[in-house]
Amino acid sequence: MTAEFAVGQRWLSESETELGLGLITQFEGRRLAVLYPATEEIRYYASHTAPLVRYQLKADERGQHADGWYFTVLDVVSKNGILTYQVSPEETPDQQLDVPEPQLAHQVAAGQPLTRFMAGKADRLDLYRLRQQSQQHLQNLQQSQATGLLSARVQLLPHQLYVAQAVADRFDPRVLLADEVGLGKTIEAGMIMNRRLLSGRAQRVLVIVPESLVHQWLVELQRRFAISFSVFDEERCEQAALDTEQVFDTEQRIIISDAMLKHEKWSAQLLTSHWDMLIVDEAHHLDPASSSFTVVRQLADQSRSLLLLTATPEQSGSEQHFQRLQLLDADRFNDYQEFVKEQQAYQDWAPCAAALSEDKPLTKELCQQIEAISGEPIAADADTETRQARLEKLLDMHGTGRVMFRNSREHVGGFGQRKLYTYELDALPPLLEGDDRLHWMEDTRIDWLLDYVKKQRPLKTVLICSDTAQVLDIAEALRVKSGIHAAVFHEQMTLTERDRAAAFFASEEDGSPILVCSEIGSEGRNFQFVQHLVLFDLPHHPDLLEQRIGRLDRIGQEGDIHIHVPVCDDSDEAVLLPWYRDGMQAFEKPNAVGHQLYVQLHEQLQQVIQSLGDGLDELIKDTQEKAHELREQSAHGRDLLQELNACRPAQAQQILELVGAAERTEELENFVFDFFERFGVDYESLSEGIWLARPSEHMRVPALPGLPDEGLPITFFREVAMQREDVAFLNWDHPLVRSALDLLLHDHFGSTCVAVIKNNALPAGSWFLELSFTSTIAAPPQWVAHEFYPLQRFRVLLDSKGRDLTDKVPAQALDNQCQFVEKKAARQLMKQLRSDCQQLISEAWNQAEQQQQSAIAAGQAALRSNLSAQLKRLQELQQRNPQVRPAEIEAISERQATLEHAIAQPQLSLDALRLIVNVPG
Ligand SMILES: Nc1ncnc2c1ncn2[C@@H]1O[C@H](COP(=O)(O)OP(=O)(O)OP(=O)(O)O)[C@@H](O)[C@H]1O
Repeated sequence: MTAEFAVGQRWLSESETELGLGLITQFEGRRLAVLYPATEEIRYYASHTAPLVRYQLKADERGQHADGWYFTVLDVVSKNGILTYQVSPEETPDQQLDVPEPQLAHQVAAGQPLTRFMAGKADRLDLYRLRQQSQQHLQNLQQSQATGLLSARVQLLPHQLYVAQAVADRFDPRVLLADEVGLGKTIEAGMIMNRRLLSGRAQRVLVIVPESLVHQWLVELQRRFAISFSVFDEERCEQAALDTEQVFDTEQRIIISDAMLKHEKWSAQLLTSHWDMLIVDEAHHLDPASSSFTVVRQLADQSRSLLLLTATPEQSGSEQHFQRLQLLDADRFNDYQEFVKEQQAYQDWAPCAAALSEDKPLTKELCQQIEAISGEPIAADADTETRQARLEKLLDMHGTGRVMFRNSREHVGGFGQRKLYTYELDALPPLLEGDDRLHWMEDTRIDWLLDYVKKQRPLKTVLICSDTAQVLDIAEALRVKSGIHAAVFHEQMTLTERDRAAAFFASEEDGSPILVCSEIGSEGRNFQFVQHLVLFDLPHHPDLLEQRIGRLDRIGQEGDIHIHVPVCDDSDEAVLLPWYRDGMQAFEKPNAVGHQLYVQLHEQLQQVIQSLGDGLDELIKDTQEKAHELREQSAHGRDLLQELNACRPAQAQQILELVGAAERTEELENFVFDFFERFGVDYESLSEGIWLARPSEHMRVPALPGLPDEGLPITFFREVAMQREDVAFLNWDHPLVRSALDLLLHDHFGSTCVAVIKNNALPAGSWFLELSFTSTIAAPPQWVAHEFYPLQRFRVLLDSKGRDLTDKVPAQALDNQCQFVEKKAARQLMKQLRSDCQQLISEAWNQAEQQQQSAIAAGQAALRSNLSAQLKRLQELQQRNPQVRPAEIEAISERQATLEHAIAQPQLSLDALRLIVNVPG
């Protein structure tokens, strides 16, 4: 510290850099008054011990005037101890002005490495290293294709990863996820959303689901993806409305039940809010004639992306299916008759697609047909690559290929068998006059059920019947007649009641052996831990039967499914059972043609039911013939194209491998534990692969987002996370890991450091300055600039003479030699070399700027080649498949223009610096 104080000089407080730049206002003998105008604080110091460091800009350095404008220093003149800077303003570089130091801006960024260095603040070597690593990690994450896909607490399944990856990076995805029941549409939607949230493509998300699934979605998103949503029911909306007019703007991610769409007040509010993404589950419930449909259509028009989820898109007919497709793209799907014709036409392509996807020689006729469709010739013995290329082209052209994804169990594989058990019972007694249903005491199925439950115990059973009244009857009968307390589940229960019932049923120790559910109450629910299903009655639509079996036959089901059906003489079931079993094998396996069979045969079915079985044989025969015909058609037609489209195996395998490799579990574990140690988070092993992380009293920051005060059990291993849902699955996308990275990147931790090396080949006391610069660009988040210009890091290594050693001494080699220095010694060294270092730092900026030029050029080149290729592909595709919307193509051009401009103007900052002094041993 120099003792040459003078009023008007600028000094920095070594101990309180956050006060900003100080101005000496009084200096009398041994007492000194310093005003810090930025914080309006005054400090008094004894002049011989004042913890102050002189603030002085050097030629070529950038400074700021108190009026806000920036300048470059040309020269510095000192008169009576006060400095005057000769400067050229950045706005008018030809001008030259004098800026006396009292006129300098009062605020200097306290966290800036240069300010910290001048104030003698050094971090430990390990913290410095951690900062460097975290930048490397962030750079990887910004460019990783696995971001958002690897973080779900799920098994990595190719068909889901394929869909998620194919959809998530589209400019504004609008798709129908229509996998068969239980194949993981929720997971696919969650992955797509997670990737878009993490990349900045989306911020505001609205999920609309049937009332019965609200809580399940909430829990599933939190548990599987660590994403918090808020449920907005009427009560919550009323509450919020007390404080604001824009109720739905009070949260970013919201789940509502579809019942909310019926309320004029709330649906009007929904429409005044902006949404980046809209997800509608069980979309087959959307009846185009309803007011809810109109609200969804308006929301869909406003939202950039839209995901509709349904396992049975055609459950209510192909016209309604078409109307839901209109929500995705009203321009493209504007004529139903045309749509039907197109669907027919695609059937003709299916044999070509089938032949190309197999490895058999092509017939002459097929070659001609493929050439006619794709516009490119193909030889009978074409190699795999050519076949693959033609197949891609063909699938790209397929009508709903870009908007609809439908995976089937058969295609995905790995499911157990479905086994049917039927029980013939006496006829039910006739209804008494005035009654609309039978009292349970007279229902012959009840006695059968009591007997069944007794024999079946302790195995668990899910029973599904058509309506709530029946659910209540069955539960009462079980209680009264055999003291069994059944868990019940129907649409009139509140969410909490339903969750409680599900938990009561699932409990191994004191849970109920049976869960009695209504049709709708159980939709979308997961009971794959159960293998026995009782169908107390049978629905009249094959898609509903499929939905029922799908409660158990889902991903995660490890056994065979046993389906029990009691059938009373002369009942509807006496016709429905053979119709489903013998007519269409609907119990054995998923029934893709159920809806078409229903459309063609339901009148005949009703007649047979009404005439107590008359004409049943004929009905079965007709059903078999039609089922065969339809299956033949769809196996070789639309379904084949849809399946090939929904998951192209080679690409899916590549994505699986890519995501697997991006997990980098060991690296993550090292990073997280290093971080915990540096930031005062305690951790202890609880069991194999599980730790408890807990904030300690020595936390470096008051709190860490994602780490509760009471601690958090964590694991880095997917298998452990899958088995232990109470343990947080830490991965690169987890909020705790992301907040650790953020902290290291946006705060000053580890930004200045002093280290020694012991190198006998170099003179004692020789020193080096290693500087890390970062370069970032500012662009609206939806354009995802970091794909082409991720966080850039430039290293500059100078020796004390200003010689550039950056390329001669690689970072790792130097770091390996660096050793820790005591705090006091570090301060001493910084003080001693401060002025020389400051000179070097301004020289280093030039080097960093040169490196930045190369990064800009590389970023621009990547941007052009990538986006031009995308543009070309979409333009070509648009010629063949009208489902490519003009907006998608325009968006690419707009993205390119915005990002070219942004990449040309990056912001370079000095992020960290390390002084390295040689002290030979
Ligand atoms: N990759 C996976 N790893 C582990 N479990 C999974 C995976 N994918 C799905 N599951 C589980 O399988 C079940 C079915 O998944 P999900 O509910 O997403 O299917 P769905 O297609 O939406 O079903 P539905 O048609 O009934 O709505 C759920 O319990 C889900 O958690």
